[in-house]
Amino acid sequence: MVIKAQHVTKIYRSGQLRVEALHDLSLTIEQGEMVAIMGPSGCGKTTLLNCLSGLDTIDEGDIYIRGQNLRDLSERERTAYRGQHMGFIFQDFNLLPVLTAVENVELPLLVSKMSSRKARWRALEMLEVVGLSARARHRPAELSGGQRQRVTIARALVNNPALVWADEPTGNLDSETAAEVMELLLRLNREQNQTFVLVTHAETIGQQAHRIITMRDGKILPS
Ligand SMILES: Nc1ncnc2c1ncn2[C@@H]1O[C@H](COP(=O)(O)OP(=O)(O)OP(=O)(O)O)[C@@H](O)[C@H]1O
Repeated sequence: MVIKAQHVTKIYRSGQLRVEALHDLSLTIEQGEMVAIMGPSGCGKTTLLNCLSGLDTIDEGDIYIRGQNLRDLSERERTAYRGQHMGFIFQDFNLLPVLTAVENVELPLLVSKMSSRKARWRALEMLEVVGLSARARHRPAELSGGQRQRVTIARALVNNPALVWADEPTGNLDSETAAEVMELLLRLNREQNQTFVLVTHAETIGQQAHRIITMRDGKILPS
């Protein structure tokens, strides 16, 4: 298995306030799976994704990613691990407005010290995979919402990560564009055997995943 969480508890504290966002939660996700995390607002979906990916730390329990206990990594090591093995897709796109599509996509490769020629070649290849070659030199403001999300997907996958995390990847899109983006994610998952974990409110999106994990009040409901 690629992801294993055991008895995970996550508590947010600010002053006197204390919110237990994840409560004694355990799960496993296999290599190549596409899993949708669903549940009502505030049940802990984003918190779970942030903890599983090592973006945030946990209070109790253990999370193993490909056998590595995240607890044993320093924050710096976790950041490096994410850069090498993980891709992130968020709903607000997070694209840099001053850069063109291809420049946005190649950025993670330049950060990981790939030569600029190789990075450009790989970024263009990835834009082709998501069907956006014709828009490579457009800036985000010159693209539609669906096209921007495709650039985000290309950027998340450009370094061929084993694991892809997506928080509401279709959240800002109309239903037709959302279906297209989901189709693209399913194709990439199938063709490259990458593991996808996505948080979504949309039933039609979640039902296309291999498995739905339903959360309530920081716990997973039995399936
Ligand atoms: N930084 C924080 N500080 C304190 N409480 C937080 C923080 N982030 C989230 N919470 C609380 O933790 C709980 C889980 O939040 P989370 O964002 O994981 O829910 P969610 O299921 O993703 O919700 P939504 O579907 O609305 O995005 C909520 O009760 C929320 O108010």
